[in-house]
Amino acid sequence: MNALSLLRSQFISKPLLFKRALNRFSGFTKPATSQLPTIYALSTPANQTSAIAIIRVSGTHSRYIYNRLTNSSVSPPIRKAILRNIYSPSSIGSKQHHHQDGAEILLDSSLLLYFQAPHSFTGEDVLELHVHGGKAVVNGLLRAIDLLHDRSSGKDIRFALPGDFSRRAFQNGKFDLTQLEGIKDLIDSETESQRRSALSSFNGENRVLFENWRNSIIANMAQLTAIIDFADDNSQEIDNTDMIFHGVENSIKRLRDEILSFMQKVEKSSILQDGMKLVLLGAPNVGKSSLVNSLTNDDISIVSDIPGTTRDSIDAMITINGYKVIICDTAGIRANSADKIEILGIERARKKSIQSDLCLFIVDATDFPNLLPEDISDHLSSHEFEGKQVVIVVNKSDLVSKDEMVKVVNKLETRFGVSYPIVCVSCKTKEGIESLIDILTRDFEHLSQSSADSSPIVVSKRVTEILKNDVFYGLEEFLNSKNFDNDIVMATENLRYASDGIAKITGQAIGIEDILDSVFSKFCIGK
Ligand SMILES: Nc1nc2c(ncn2[C@@H]2O[C@H](COP(=O)(O)OP(=O)(O)OP(=O)(O)O)[C@@H](O)[C@H]2O)c(=O)[nH]1
Repeated sequence: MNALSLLRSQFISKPLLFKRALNRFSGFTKPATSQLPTIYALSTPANQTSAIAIIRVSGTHSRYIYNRLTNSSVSPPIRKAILRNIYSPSSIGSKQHHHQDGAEILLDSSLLLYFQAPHSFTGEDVLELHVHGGKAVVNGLLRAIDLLHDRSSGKDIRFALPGDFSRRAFQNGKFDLTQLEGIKDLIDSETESQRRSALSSFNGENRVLFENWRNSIIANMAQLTAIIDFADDNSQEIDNTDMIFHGVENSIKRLRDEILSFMQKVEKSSILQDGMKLVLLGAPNVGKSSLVNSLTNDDISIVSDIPGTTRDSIDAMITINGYKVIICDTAGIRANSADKIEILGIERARKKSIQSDLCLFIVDATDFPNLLPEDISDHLSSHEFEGKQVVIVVNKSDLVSKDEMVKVVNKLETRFGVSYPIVCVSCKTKEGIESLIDILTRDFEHLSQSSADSSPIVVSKRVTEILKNDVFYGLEEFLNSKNFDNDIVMATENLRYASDGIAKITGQAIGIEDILDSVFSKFCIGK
């Protein structure tokens, strides 16, 4: 086998294998998982009473389960909701499920949905039972399905493990790993921005991008391997070897830059998952805690008119216009406090403000002309604070006239120039709070590089690590081996490393059972 065909067999065949799995259903025979047990689980939250609970069944025996539970022998209609009485299976030995006269027990009257392979989430036959959400109903149904397990007659039916349904979908080529991780993120998302970013993974945008990267690496490897081939074969000479080297080098450089900017965007977007760190700074009694309450409509902070009520930092997770925000209400900064606990709190406030993504600097309009205590001015102009995103909030607008407010704003503009936006609010009347939320939203978009037109990119920690340690590393190593024309085989190895990394990300790589275990164990049961 020459080097090119070896390369083909090692690299080009893997995506094809995967594509084949994806296309398997065009001339559909059986799902790849048809020999595995049929699985079932409650897909809605367990141990809770609800109007409806959904039990999902997936696998070869789904139809059998349908027939036994509905006490019928006809096939279920496909993708059509039907109402059926559900019985505890009659011929199974457990007496407790039958009346003494042997008649089966009616468990519920439920809406049923049947999906035939391959047109289901898992790629297998799937039965969904939309039952009444009482604990006894759900437990009765689960037990009834469990009773149908009978290995001696080949009816292998078991309760699903965490992520089992998604794993089947992966094994049947319905989704790649990045899409399934996207689904998990979608389920876990708490805010609108997290939901949007999860959707982009789920829709397969990342999958297409990763596949393109991998194809590009493989195409470059093929070019280098062609040179190895010709070098082996003395009868043939390649005149344009240099040109090929150059072409490959430029192409890998472009790819490396693209991956780098992708990784940078991922890092920026990760703030959506973690939450923006928003710190409130200001002298005692200016209304910091009141502002937290205005933004959250919640009494998280203690509001009182004794200066210094907030003696330490309080962190709270809130949502502002669809963004997750960790808001930190700090002790008012003042230089000459004698209270030891308060001094500690003040020091922590300084530190927190330096580590924050965004600071709200709150002043009390009624404090004019002494709006800026010296120590706060010093803090804002300190070296540590350089480049920090700040919004100045002038509070208590309800207590001053319009003319007085103009004076306040002028004074602040004279001190800070146009570097920080200034917004006037009243936590009492809520005037100006909407404008403040608009300003914050723009800052959040900027911080996460997300906006209505450009979705943030969120990938799992697993993907981030492989991108950095395998893909980017492999490409860098390739480019660093300056004289790779002296040892093309070694240089090509680095590209193979990068390409294998992408295969691990999407799940195309061979021998990645441990990766699959780790990915799917993070899913919930019933997913
Ligand atoms: N009239 C008016 N009063 C306000 C407004 N915002 C806050 N206050 C009042 O100002 C006082 C101090 O408010 P806080 O929110 O506790 O101030 P703080 O900055 O958190 O105070 P410290 O905990 O001392 O740092 C309270 O009596 C509030 O009711 C406002 O917009 N208008």
